[in-house]
Amino acid sequence: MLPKINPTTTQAWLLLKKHFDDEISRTKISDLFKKDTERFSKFSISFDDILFDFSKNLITEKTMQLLRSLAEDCQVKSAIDAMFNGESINETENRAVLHTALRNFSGNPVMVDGKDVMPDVQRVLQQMKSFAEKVHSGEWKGYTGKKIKYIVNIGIGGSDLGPVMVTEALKPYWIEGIEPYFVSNVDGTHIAETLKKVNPEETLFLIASKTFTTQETMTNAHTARSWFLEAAKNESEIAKHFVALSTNEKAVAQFGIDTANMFEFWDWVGGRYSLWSAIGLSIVLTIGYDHFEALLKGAYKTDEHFKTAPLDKNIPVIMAVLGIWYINFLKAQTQVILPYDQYLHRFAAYFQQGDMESNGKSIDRKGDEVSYKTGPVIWGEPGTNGQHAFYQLIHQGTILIPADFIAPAISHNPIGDHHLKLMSNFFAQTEALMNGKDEKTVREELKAAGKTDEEIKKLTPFKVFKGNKPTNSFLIKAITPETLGSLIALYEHKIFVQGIIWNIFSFDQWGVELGKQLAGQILPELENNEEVSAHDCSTNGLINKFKEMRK
Ligand SMILES: O=P(O)(O)OC[C@H]1O[C@@H](O)[C@@H](O)[C@@H](O)[C@@H]1O
Repeated sequence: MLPKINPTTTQAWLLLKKHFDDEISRTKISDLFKKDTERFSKFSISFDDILFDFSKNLITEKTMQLLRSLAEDCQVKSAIDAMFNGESINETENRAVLHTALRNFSGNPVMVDGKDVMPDVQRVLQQMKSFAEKVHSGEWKGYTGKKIKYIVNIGIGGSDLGPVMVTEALKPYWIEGIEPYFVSNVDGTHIAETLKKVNPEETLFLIASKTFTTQETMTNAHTARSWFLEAAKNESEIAKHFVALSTNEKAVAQFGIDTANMFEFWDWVGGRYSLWSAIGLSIVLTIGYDHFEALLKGAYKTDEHFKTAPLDKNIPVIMAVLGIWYINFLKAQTQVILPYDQYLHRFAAYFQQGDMESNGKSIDRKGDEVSYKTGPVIWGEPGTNGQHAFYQLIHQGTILIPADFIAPAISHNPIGDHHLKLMSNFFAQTEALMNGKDEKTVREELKAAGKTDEEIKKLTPFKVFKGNKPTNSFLIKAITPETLGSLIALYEHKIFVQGIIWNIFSFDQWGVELGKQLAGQILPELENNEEVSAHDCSTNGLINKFKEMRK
């Protein structure tokens, strides 16, 4: 059981409020650097090949002490133990939360309801490994005897975003002769455009769905099946081209996939935490099992760090409490993730689900409405593209946007001075966001540029940057399977800690159900020509106009 503590009733919360009002509201990050030349070493942590620098935050040592007290008051440590020990911490679904068991290399058992889950985890990993080897060697053949070239993962949400993000991030590790594709949207365009790029003889479809009931995935899977059978003619050939990644054996069999071709996972793996499970088969097929294992090992290292590091040296805990500091005490409503690595272009999109589906909640663990802000809006794009798009608002807008900057020291594509140029932007942005540019400097620059006094007066306000914008920097030696695994797990655990402190359940997602339910009711109304009148007049009006437009 998780603690059920309203964070606003803790001593630390009250002290943090007072600390913000009395001290921090008048503090500038740049002044803190001037006062303390040791600030970087105090507020940065090296963890294997990852350097986490959180010194450019609006924090003092006192802030960090109080934030640590908040984590203590909210019993974060015992919550971490409860998760790793397989307690049913996903109370509204009565399930354990054990994505950490999927990457547990300790050799120790992980018990769920009195049973060690590790033998099952290892069995499925072994199954993924030998299957991938057969596909890569050509031992696994399509119905005309050809080797598999195209992998099409059909899944949505957690059964799509992780594999997409990871395969993109690890493109330099792709196995030659394999091309992965991902179909998620029920919009027919997604599957239609994908099927144009592949052929039935050389394509393996992975039907990825924890529940195996998700409308989008089942619809796309049936379309893929029909497309395949048009060419292969014989249903007995399906076994060579369709496999299932699921927890629902019965539904897999009903779909017509031999359960021998099913890669199992379990209800204690949350969809948005499932890339480490059988849902990662598209990753294994794309980069090979050894690289997938390195990804798991990277995550395991983070798990060990998270379990054992004291709270004030614990990176996910620090990431979490900094987020809480901005959201609950400085009124931030969003968090931007900015990878300076083109291969990480889906990283922010991945954590939109990871974070927002986990912590976008307003009912606390007692079942009462919360009186404070919870999960922020997560977004982001790779640098430097974002700089030429939305950084304007981060620098000079009216809302506070804490930013995570992520970059590799070594590029997989060391062409000319591209990487140094990229990195000069990475370093420049966090500096600029912190320091800003004051009026005096702006005036001097304008004067040096030969502007008249009149022009200087007119232009100055627009060119001032207030600065004092908080950032974290993650400098990573290189984006490898292992460092990526570690990085993803850092963010996963950050989300967990925030959920604990906010006293919400981070591992259910009831908020996705209503739309599904209503769409289920509306679908039959779209299938006939009758005028619709059962809804509000906007929904009726839209549906009726839709029908009219299609006549
Ligand atoms: O993997 P399946 O069961 O198809 O679910 C796919 C996705 O469905 C959504 O409604 C959410 O609940 C996600 O958390 C989940 O990842």
